[in-house]
Amino acid sequence: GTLSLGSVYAQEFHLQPTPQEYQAGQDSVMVPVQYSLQAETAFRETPAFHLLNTLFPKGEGKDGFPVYVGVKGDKSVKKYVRRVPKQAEGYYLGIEKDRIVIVGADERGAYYGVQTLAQLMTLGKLPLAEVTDYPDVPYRGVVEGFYGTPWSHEARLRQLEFYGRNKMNVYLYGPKDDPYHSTPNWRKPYPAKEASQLKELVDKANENGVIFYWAIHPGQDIKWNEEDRDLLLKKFESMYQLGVRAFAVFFDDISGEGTKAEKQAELLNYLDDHFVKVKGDVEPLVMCPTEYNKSWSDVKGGYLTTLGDKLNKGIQIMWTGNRVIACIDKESMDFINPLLKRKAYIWWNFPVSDYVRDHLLMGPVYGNGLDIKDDMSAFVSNPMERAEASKIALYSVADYAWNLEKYDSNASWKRAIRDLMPNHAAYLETFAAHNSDLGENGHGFRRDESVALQPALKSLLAAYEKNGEMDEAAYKQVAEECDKIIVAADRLLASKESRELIEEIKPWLMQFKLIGEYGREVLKMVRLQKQGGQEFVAVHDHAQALQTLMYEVDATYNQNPYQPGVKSGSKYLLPTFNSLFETSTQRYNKAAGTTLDSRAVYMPYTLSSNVKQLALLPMRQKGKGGNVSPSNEVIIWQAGGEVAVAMDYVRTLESLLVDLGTQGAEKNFRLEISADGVNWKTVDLRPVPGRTLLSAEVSGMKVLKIRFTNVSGSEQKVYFKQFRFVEQ
Ligand SMILES: CCCCCN1[C@H](CC(=O)NC)[C@H](O)[C@H](O)[C@H]1CO
Repeated sequence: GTLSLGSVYAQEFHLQPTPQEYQAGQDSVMVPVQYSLQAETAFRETPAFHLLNTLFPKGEGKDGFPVYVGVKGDKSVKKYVRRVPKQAEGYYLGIEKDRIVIVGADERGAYYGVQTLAQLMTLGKLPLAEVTDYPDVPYRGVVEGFYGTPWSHEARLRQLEFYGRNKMNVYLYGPKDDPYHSTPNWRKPYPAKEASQLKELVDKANENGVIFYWAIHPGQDIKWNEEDRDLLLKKFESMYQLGVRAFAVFFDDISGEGTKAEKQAELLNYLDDHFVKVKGDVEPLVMCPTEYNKSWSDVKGGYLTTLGDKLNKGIQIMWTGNRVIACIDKESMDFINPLLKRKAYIWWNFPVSDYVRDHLLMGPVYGNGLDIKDDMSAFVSNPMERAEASKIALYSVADYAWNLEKYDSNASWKRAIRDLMPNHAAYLETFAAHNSDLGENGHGFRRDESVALQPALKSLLAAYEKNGEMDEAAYKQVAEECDKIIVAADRLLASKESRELIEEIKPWLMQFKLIGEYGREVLKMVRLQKQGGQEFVAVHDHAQALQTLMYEVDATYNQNPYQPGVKSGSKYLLPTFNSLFETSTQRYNKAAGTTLDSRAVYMPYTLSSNVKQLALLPMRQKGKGGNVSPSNEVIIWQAGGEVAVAMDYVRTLESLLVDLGTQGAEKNFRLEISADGVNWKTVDLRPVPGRTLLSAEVSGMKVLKIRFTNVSGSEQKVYFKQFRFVEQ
């Protein structure tokens, strides 16, 4: 019989990604326990069949509920062929009283139809429904292309299942720090263990309808000769033997010979003609150009137009947008597509966080144009090195790339969280809401954070700072949020669900709980300061103890040479609590004549620079010293350009290290120290043998300001790998 679906399903239920067309009546049928397959025999070899076969408790049987499934042209589904969309990977799914029908425009379309059926079956009843669906963007998925610890084998296997469920059809393997993907070992075949793991990934990808691209990153040391060309071909052949049927060549983040467009095009065309076309069962090549974003491109220099003109038409060319880290809009596409003479293959550098490693990017995916579905051949996301945590963003990337016009970033974000931790969704949402911004960074890319609480935080702070007023409504909302934060952190840390995710984000959960507790104490301080009670002191001291614990988490976990530590709630939540802490303590001291320490978070060093790419780099304090957060891009350092660090008051130095990633930098740059900001003393820079590191003899020197200048008289192209000093 037919049962009507309760309204609760109608509201909550949402297919992922959002389908092009979905009509469901109020009627439904019970979920069949067994199905009978009406399909061509060949269908049984496909991923769609293997997935279908897992959906019914009693599997397949001749008396089971009829399921007609196949692709356009199959006899078994001939009757429905007119319903099937013409777009690649499209499908028609019909649920009728006495049958289920799934017809794919192609094999992957049929697979996606089964994925959608799988989602409907979670309703507990099958709505009498029709889904006519297809993807807006042909290639959708993930490029594992970040710096840092590559994903583990297990994490990758889980990712591939996730991509299948979310109708992502591409995974590009290109972890920057895999030595067999990049210099020095790109010429060598993988050792046995890695090879067998890659084979397993390829098989897993095929099961989930995902094209597994293996990417190579040869540009830093490739020689433009037959030997290297043949070595590259041999490497591709060895990957082909492992089952790889899709290949990419990345020329990003390199310098020197390998950056030549003509040579890159020649190599790619050779691979296309002598490998891809010869094999016949390999996907079109994908390449990442050296000029992969507009801010780095020199159109007149002809790099991009050379690729556009010379690269065989079928070869895809990647693009990150107007900058290394940028949202993609119509204007960006209108710039690049004419130059490439094809639709750019978008490599979106989000939620990658390898340049803000102390932050988690758990917020909504927003800012990309909803009007560019016909302008790009692909939309793939470069994720965080934390695989499970990346799934919030990846879920929405899948949603966006499948159906741009219907994409709703906030609704998608909430569904992503529910999908990731169904039994802890509210807690994960509280956490994710306050862990989304990147903090200051060299790319200047920011995200919103604490969106729902921002108005209360702002008005609470404004009222109190301006004239000691108490905005009671805001106070109450912030106090309640602190309680929610503490509970959320505890529930997530103790969660049995999604243990791999919890292990990835544990330090941030610990930090998050401390922030909730700190906020709770600071709110008490504000209340007590206004009442003038003596208890203020005890609460102040507890808040300071929490500051110390927060510093310890930040100084203990996730220590890496780039952005060490654990930042949480860094855009509004913690800064607001710190301002309230400082102001309430200062006011209390004034009224009570006490000298309680009113410093919340301490940053004694200030960076300044007239070198464009350095000016935004954040200063970091680590223990008894500081460093300028390194940048991994090539710095164009103009003659006379300088970078300076000012202290809050005169301090004594122990050591100072500079690393510009090039030999002989000490000849072109000068280091000076000043104890008063007026008189300067040049300090010797000594190269550390065999490295590009320079050490300065500063032990015991009084310093108010440090200055580092390009005195070579000409522009220098260097890296800014380290600028670190330690105090005595
Ligand atoms: C050297 C200047 C920073 C480059 C940063 N890009 C890299 C290259 C890239 O974007 N290729 C398209 C890595 O992929 C990394 O993950 C991502 C963001 O940090």
